[in-house]
Amino acid sequence: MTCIYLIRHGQASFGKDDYDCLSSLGEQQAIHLGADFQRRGIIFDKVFRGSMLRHQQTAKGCLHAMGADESIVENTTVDAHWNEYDHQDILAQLKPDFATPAGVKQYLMQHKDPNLALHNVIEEAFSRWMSNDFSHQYTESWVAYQSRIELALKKVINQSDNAKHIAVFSSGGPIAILSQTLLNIPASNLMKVNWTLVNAGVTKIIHSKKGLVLSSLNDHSAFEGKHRHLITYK
Ligand SMILES: O=C(O)[C@@H](CO)OP(=O)(O)O
Repeated sequence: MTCIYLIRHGQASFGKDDYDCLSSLGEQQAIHLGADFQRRGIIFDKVFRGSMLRHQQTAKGCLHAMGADESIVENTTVDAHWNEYDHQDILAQLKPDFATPAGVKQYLMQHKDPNLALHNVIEEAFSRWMSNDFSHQYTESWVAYQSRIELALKKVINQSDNAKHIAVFSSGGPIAILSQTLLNIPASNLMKVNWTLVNAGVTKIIHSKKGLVLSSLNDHSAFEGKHRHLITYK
């Protein structure tokens, strides 16, 4: 039996020109999660991560804080199959002005409630992407993205080498899509899963002879109580 811990990256740089870099709160989340793993006696015998900077930074902070074995850290498998979709492209296909974070910001500022406006824009942009009606317009279609994430998990399983505890540092989309598939939730509800995922939250999949089971989703107990200030979604 293998436990695969899917770990969402710490808070990145939402609203900045380059989203793909942890904020200082994101760095704290990664360290706090690692310390919590250590407190609970969790030891990873294999590590995978996406190739995005936010995945790398989260893995580094977390593994260091949990005192992970150097050889495990050095042998981390970097696999771009675990990367997030290109949210900027998905937004830009809805409205060309959304091709840059500044364009999105300008649009949101025209609304009384920018958070609600952002929620609505994301819902609309993602349902367009997931409808597959315009798949040729995107740098990666919804169908291609789904297959990539399924393949990412298959590769982890194939390369597990009898590991008991595997960490995978990735993003909200891959975690949501695998949870949605394993729970048989209709794809149309993917965003409902995605919206709830906290930064540095942990989702656990168990792989055994019986197949794959989702054991826990979006565990963020490390951030509850007096650490509540570390909970973020974006
Ligand atoms: O890029 C995004 O829009 C988010 C949403 O899930 O992904 P990430 O988890 O990488 O922040």
